[in-house]
Parts: sequence; C-alpha cells; structure tokens
Amino acid sequence: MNSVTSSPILLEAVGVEKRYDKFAALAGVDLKVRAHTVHSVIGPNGAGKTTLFHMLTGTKNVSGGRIVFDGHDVTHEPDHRRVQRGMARSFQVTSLFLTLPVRENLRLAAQGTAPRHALNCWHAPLGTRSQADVVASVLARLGLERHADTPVGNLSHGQQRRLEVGMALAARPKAIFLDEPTSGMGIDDLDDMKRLIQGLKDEHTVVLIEHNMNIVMDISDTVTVMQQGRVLAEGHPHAIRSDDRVRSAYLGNMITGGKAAA
Ligand SMILES: Nc1ncnc2c1ncn2[C@@H]1O[C@H](COP(=O)(O)OP(=O)(O)OP(=O)(O)O)[C@@H](O)[C@H]1O
Repeated sequence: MNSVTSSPILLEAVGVEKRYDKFAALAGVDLKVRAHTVHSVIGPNGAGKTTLFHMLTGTKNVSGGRIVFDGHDVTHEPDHRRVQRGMARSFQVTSLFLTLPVRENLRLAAQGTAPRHALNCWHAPLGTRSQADVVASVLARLGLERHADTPVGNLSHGQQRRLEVGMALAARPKAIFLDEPTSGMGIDDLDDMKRLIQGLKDEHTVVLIEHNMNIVMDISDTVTVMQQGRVLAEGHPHAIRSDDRVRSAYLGNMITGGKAAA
C-alpha cells in the first residue's frame, strides 16, 4: 500500500447536491480526501468545481448529502465553524493589505484579524511569541523571507499569489482549499507555486481546483474529474491522463497538457 491509499480520510462528501431551482449544479457528489495529500478537482467549465468548494467550505448551503471533516459532520455548520475545525480557503489578492509589509499581513492573518471571511477570526488569539513563530515559518515556506518588510503592493504578481496561500496557512489549517492558485501567472512563477503546494503536504492536506493540467498531473496524489455536476472519474494522475472518458470530456488533448498520454 502506498502512502496515499494508507493515509486516513480527512474530508468526505457523500451524495452532495446543490440545486438552483430545477438545475442541479451538483447532482450527488462523493469525494474522499486523504490526509497529507494533494487532491485536485478538475473538469470542464461549469462542471461544478467551484460549487463543490462552496459546499465543502460552507460558504453556501447544500441541497442534499453529507460532509464529514476530521470526524465531524459539518454539513450544516457555517463557514466560520469549519474554519475553526481547520479548513482554510485561499482568496485572491482582495484579501491582502497592499500598503502593509508582507510580515504584517501574515501577522494579521495569524492573529485572525485580517479582512474578509478567508481568515480565521474564531481561533483563540495566538500569543505574540507563537504568532511570530507562525509568521516566520510561513515566510520560509513562501520563500518570501527577503521580502518580509516589503509592502505587498511592491511584490510581483507571482509573489502576491504565494502570499495569498500564506494568508490561509497562517490560520494553521488542517486542510487548505486553493481555487486556481496559478491563474494569471507567468511561466517563471509556476515552478515556485508548484513547489509551495507540494511542500504543504507535510503539515496540511491540499484540495485544489486548477485548470493548468501540467501542474495537476505533476503535483496531485489524486485527481477527481467532474462533469455536469457529477464525478466522472477519480484516481492517480497517470490513470486519469489515459482515461478515455476524461479525454472525451475535455474534447481532445487538453488533459495531457499537450504531451502524449503515458
Ligand atoms: N448562483 C447560481 N445560480 C444558478 N446557477 C449557478 C449558480 N452558481 C453556479 N451555477 C451553475 O452551476 C454550474 C456549475 O458552476 P461552477 O461555477 O461550480 O462550475 P466550475 O466547474 O467551477 O466552472 P469554471 O471552471 O468555469 O469555474 C454552472 O452551470 C453554473 O452556471
């Protein structure tokens, strides 16, 4: 048994549905996310990936089904309660204070006073010492130590995208949800983001929505493919890459990232 199949399930969705009037954005989704893995959710536009994230993190209510996180049924818990249980979702640049230094942004996130619901306002405040420790370790993870005192507005786009991940990390989550962390990134920044995400597995579990198939295939332990509100296929990247159903869902070679299938 490899480490992926042997690690415990941290997050499970059972028959999750989301209806908007008669339209089923999610038509009964089952998902098992194992601890300390990178689990990617992919699928064509409109497949239901973002809706599934909303259900898992509690930003919208389910119409049916069940969600269990870390042994607790969280289906009807509000998002802030799920944050308290150890879920963190990374939001885009809007959650950063552009005029404040990187360190200060992370300090506010660690303290739970940063803006918007991305951050953990319900955690007991950390002591100053351990807050500084959290900030230091997140800075190191992000590879932004040299920029700790730089105002966030002066960072490159790629550095800002990494910091968004760091803001979620500062809440010390068990699971981190990343929605297209590489969107709009130049090729030079992609490797840094890939390394960052892969490195998170030691302490966290990563649930990832990502359109860049090369990245998905490189860094995922498990890939769930969605289509029209359902799970079309799930498995190891190699198996997904050569799955005929997945290929036809993507109408061509997009799934292989332009490379021949393994
Ligand atoms: N508030 C809403 N009311 C009605 N339909 C909605 C609503 N939100 C999403 N949908 C529909 O649900 C389906 C799934 O949308 P969702 O955003 O989850 O897809 P996605 O896989 O994340 O797509 P993309 O890759 O384009 O972001 C789409 O058909 C979308 O139009």
